[in-house]
Amino acid sequence: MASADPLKRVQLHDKEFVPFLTHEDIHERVKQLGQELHHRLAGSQPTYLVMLKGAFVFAADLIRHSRLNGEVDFVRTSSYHGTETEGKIRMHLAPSPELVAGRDVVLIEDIVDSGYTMQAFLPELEALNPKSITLVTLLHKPESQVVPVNIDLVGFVIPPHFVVGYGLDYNGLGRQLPAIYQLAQDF
Ligand SMILES: O=P(O)(O)OC[C@H]1O[C@H](OP(=O)(O)OP(=O)(O)O)[C@H](O)[C@@H]1O
Ligand code: HPA
Repeated sequence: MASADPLKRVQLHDKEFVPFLTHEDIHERVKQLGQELHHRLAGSQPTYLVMLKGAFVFAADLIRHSRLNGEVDFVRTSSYHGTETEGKIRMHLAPSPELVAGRDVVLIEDIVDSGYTMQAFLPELEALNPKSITLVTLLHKPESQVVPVNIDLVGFVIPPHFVVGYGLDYNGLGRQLPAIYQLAQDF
């Protein structure tokens, strides 16, 4: 069982996580990101492309704060087993070509960590001929990044510790937590 109390530690499977970003911190920053998107894409009807599963919570809040009259589509890739990436990306659900071609695409990620997911996915998205791509990620771990990625908007630059909550999981658990927690044993 996971506790949702932002002041308490959380146990998920075999690992313990400690509070890192409160729901209030996240809410405030997501609101700012939404406003920034609104300014950047004023007058456009973008396609919000949500990277499942991790970005679904962030995307729901970001899209509402951006107040743009766009359409929503979903992509699903996976790479992580436990707290480690294999470096190999599997595509489970591809974007709808008609929602990408000629459109301003807002690609919504929960985290850029090694960069492997975006390195693999961005060329596939570009091949569908979008008018523009704006990559927004809630979290970025520059110290963990192995390959370069052009990110347009970042919510929080964070240290290289494994995190869960607000959509992010550890082996499937923790996505429902309203706050973000870091792996306790990383300290
Ligand atoms: O920069 P990277 O090291 O590639 O890591 C980032 C990716 O890893 C996570 O997805 P994951 O593959 O775990 O799937 P999930 O979103 O379904 O949890 C996360 O949601 C990002 O998409
Ligand atoms: O720190 C992380 N937590 C959860 N999922 C992730 N996918 C990449 N990095 C992470």
